Amino acid sequence: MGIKTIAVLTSGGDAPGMNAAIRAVVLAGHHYNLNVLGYQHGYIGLMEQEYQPLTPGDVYNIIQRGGTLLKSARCEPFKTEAGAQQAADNLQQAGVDALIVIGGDGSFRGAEHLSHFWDGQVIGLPGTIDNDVFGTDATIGYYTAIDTALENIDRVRDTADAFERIFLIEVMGRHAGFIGLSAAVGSGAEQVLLPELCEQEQIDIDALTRHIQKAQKIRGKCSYIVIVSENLWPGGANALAEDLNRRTGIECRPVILGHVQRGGSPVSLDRMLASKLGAYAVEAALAGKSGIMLGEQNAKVCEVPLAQTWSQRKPLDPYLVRIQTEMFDLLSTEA
Ligand SMILES: Nc1ncnc2c1ncn2[C@@H]1O[C@H](COP(=O)(O)OP(=O)(O)OP(=O)(O)O)[C@@H](O)[C@H]1O
Ligand SMILES: O=P(O)(O)OC[C@H]1O[C@](O)(CO)[C@@H](O)[C@@H]1O
Repeated sequence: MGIKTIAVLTSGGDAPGMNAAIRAVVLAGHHYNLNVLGYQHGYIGLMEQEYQPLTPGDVYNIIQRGGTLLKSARCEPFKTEAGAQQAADNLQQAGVDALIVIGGDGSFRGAEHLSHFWDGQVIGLPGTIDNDVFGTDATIGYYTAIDTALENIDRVRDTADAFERIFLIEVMGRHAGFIGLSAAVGSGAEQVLLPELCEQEQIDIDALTRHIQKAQKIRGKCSYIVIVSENLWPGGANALAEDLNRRTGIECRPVILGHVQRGGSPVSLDRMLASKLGAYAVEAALAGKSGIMLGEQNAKVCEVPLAQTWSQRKPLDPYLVRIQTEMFDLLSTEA
């Protein structure tokens, strides 16, 4: 017996391109004569039976919009057995055959948790700016977040250069350095501090000091930009700037890019990825698939068991790391 009703939700940190993914699910669902329901506020919507039917008219003119039409949320109660059971009962009552979850690795843990209480099909689409989901080259929202970070870092560079100042620019990524590494390579930053490159995810403030001092010795007074991932220093970039000043006399200005990285119109790569994966999710549901995330590897859509997406750590591109920290780090070769 074929499926009749699919549902879609967005969960965890919103990411540019989530709307494009919702649109793709709705349009593909319409193409295949399926009922499409949109649950609001992530797993809260499942627990509170907060949904609406979605038709092509509902997703008109949203492909270019940041945020998510369906709203997003983090939902602690859903992690309990009672929470997931409630969600399962609600899905059953609404006649949902397949649920498409657009979110990050936490949301996929949630999807797997739900599948222990609900017989329907569960399919994940990677939507997070952090790009920290194993099994896909990129997540929906990541490319836009890099561009947003770069646009802002370039602006900081202008003033840093004019005043020959040091800046610490904190970028998002939770515990992953994908945004940080791309932002550093793309902006020509002098230094990058990422969880993957720091021993026990701790910044070596002495090594940072030595690097800055070496730059000043070689170049004299100059602009110097450090890209630092969030969660690497207690108190973040503000505290790191203060500590650096107190311990070494080095003066630097902190800039926290924060949630600006989550907003804005999705760039073309995010729109393409979202459109492709959203449509594919509907076809995968029609083909009876479940317990998978759809991602993209080498420009091809791929299917990854949900549990792999969080149980394996996605590595940074080692070549990007090497060019940033060795080849492009003139200080590492200059005397
Ligand atoms: N271990 C888990 N078991 C059940 N549900 C979970 C689990 N982890 C996360 N969830 C659910 O998924 C929601 C979103 O997870 P989380 O806050 O980690 O964001 P995410 O999906 O990883 O996205 P992002 O990293 O972009 O913020 C949680 O609020 C919770 O409802
Ligand atoms: O908006 P919130 O709930 O504070 O979450 C912030 C986190 O969400 C993300 O923006 C996306 O996962 C992370 O980069 C960041 O650590």
